[in-house]
Amino acid sequence: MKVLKFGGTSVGSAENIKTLLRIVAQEKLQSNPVVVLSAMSGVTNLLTDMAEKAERGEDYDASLKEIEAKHFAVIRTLLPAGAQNPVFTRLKIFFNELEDLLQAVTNLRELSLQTKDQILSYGERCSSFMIAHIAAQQFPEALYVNGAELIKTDNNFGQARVDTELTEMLIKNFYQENKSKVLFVTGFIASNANGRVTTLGRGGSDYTAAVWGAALNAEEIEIWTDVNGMMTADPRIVKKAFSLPELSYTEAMELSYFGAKVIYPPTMIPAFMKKIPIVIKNTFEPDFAGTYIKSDVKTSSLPIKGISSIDHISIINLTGSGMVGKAGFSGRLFSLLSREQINVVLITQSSSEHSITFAVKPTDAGQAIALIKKEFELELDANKLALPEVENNLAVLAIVGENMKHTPGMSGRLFNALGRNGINVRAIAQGSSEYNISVIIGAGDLSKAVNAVHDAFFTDLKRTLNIFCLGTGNIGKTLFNQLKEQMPFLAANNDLQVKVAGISNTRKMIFKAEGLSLDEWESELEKDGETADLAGFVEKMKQMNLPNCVFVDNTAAEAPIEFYQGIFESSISVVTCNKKGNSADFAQYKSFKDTARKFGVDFYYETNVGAGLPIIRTLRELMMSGDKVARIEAILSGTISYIFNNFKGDAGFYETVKEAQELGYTEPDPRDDLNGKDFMRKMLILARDAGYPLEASDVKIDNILPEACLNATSVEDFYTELQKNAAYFEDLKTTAANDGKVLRYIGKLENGTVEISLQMVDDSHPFFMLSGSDNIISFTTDRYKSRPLVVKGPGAGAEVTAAGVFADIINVGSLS
Ligand SMILES: NC(=O)C1=CN([C@@H]2O[C@H](COP(=O)(O)OP(=O)(O)OC[C@H]3O[C@@H](n4cnc5c(N)ncnc54)[C@H](O)[C@@H]3O)[C@@H](O)[C@H]2O)C=CC1
Ligand SMILES: N[C@@H](CC=O)C(=O)O
Ligand code: NA
Repeated sequence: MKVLKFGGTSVGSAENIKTLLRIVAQEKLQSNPVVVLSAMSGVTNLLTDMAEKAERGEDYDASLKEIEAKHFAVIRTLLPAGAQNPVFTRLKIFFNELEDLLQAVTNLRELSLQTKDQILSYGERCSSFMIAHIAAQQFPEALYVNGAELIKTDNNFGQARVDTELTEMLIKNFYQENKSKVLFVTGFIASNANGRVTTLGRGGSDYTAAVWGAALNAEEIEIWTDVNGMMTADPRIVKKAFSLPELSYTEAMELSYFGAKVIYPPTMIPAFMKKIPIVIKNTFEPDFAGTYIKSDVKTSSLPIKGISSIDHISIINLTGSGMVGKAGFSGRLFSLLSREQINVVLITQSSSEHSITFAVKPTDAGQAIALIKKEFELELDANKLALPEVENNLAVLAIVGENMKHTPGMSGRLFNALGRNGINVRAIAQGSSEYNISVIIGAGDLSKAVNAVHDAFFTDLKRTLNIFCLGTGNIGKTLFNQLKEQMPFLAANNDLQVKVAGISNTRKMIFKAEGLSLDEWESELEKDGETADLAGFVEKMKQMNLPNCVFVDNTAAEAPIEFYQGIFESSISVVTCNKKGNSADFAQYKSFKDTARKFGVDFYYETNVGAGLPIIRTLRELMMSGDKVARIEAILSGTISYIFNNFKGDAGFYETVKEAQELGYTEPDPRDDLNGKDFMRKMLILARDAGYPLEASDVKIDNILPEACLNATSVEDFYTELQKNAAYFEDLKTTAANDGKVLRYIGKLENGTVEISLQMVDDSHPFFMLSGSDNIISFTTDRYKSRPLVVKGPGAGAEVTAAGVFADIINVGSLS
């Protein structure tokens, strides 16, 4: 035999009640269940509201009408006209009684807890009476049971404690006499020794179900609600949260205690004592298995079962010498709080015993402080205790699971996820049971924290990166196309999800925490975007406080650079193809690196040199493994490489440069390529990464342009000058060709100095054979001494560059 309990939503409308009855009918095929019912959704709140209004002498008629209408609509929909009358009559009697009570409260302007329980009881009585009669249309053995008469409690109105022995006896006897019936029992309500109605407090209907289940030794207790069981985290916060198939009682208690609202822990105790499984099921998806809560759970591969959270909490810090070595101090403190019904959510004490921190609900904080001041007056006066301090706007995040026990690294994983996301931990507690590690953090960080921790523990799920992209030009646009094409693959491989949470160019910017559409971003930016404002973009990115956040700079602008520092300090990683950041002052370059390291975030800029070719990472790996760079020789301008590879035969210089620009090899301003500045930046970045603290002015550059081209004040002018100086370039070409040589613009780093020179090389030179926009780099190092390590391939172009940016993005956080 099973006990089935249906919550407020499940009995909240005619449609839902029909679903409920289908579930009961299905169960009846096995054996007659006991069905415990809540009040229709919203009714308990209305009753409370009415009672309070009556106490203040205010009019409550509208609410009474609303409750009536709610029930009567169901009766009219689900009962044939001929069967409606008895139900209407009984409910009307209920409502008359209720009105009398409210009138009495109005007259006396007094609402005792006892009266309030009496008033609230009508919620469950109405719903259960009505549903039992609707059920009787399908199965005549349906019987309405006023459960208040069978659950006996003390006089603690509002939160009465059950007399288990007496209650079990009454329930057993009643059940024996009515075994052939399907019982529809009011949840939540009970009665004291004098027969006065009491209520069982929060989660009261679940408690009723557990009491009945325990009394009758039910096979299981099913709690039918409107969600798919208990989940790994609050699904409103974590979109990827999933339902847990199984939990132990302890895990369920820990998870529910910290916020999972599906069941209220104390209600499980009667079931727990008798090892009766509790199943959380979804009325609206009855075929979904739901969550089994029982004592003998199978071993699970999940490192933790879930993350629970409380979004509003205050902490109180007590410090002072008065508590050092004083055995009774915390005893006094916490019995004081418990005596005054202040619920302490979490406690930590440093091993020096010099301070105790504990968390309470914000509404209790003021009272707790007042109580402490009174109780410890002497200690405070003698300065053995400092005045207690309260901190508000905090939240608790807890990871829960029995697997944590004996598994090293769990807290490491938790704190790493928090640390990487810049979440400051205010206090920590781990029960020695090791079922739960709780941290207190700022309330504003909660959503980010829960998502980041969920990603860190449930690694089988897709990790989410939230990217904010600056620049929608050649590279930015191509990156979005690649992301769009690659998303299905990443999703199928179940390892990564990249959400574009913000986009800006010089004109407009747009944000969307759930991720912008990679199909529609361009029109959305155009249509819904606000006026671009770089500082505003960065600020909004910080404010959105998303987990695993990456700032992607796909511009060629100076302006974004000044924000990098603050972005790192906000624990946000940076990926960029913009070389301007790393090639400005050395001090700034160093500061970026140091800050990123200090805040545990990544700074990736592979495309600063050789576009997508693995040059920066090759050098980084050489350096990290202790190698030393003796010499670098390289061709790192894709544009100039393309020009020299194609400026032959009849081809003109000007036309070839134009082609390079059209192919997307040049900088937005092609003068930067031709005047060697772009190449200089790359050599400088390489030199710095190789350990040389150089400045731009330290790089010697051979100029390949005539003076007039160098002095051009606009791109247009520049092209005009190129055309005017055609003879100069023709001369270069023929001189080289006559000697059987090719033109090469080659950078060299040796002995800490960098130079870039125009050379004419013959086929004995390793850089002779290049084509297209090829880059080539050879590293001569301690380990690659006699034969250098060489990387070669296309070093410019939108596809290869965007691919390099893409690779950097997906590498963010991948080592954690
Ligand atoms: N083309 C290539 O082969 C390679 C390019 N790169 C780098 O890629 C970067 C981008 O190049 P392209 O896409 O060709 O440039 P682009 O001129 O096509 O696009 C630049 C984008 O940045 C935006 N932008 C500029 N300043 C901004 C600001 N202050 N705030 C917001 N948005 C701003 C512009 O609106 C535009 O959308 C450059 O830094 C370049 O050095 C790096 C490696 C290879
Ligand atoms: N404009 C650059 C592109 C890569 O950084 C080049 O031509 O190499
Ligand atoms: Na590269």
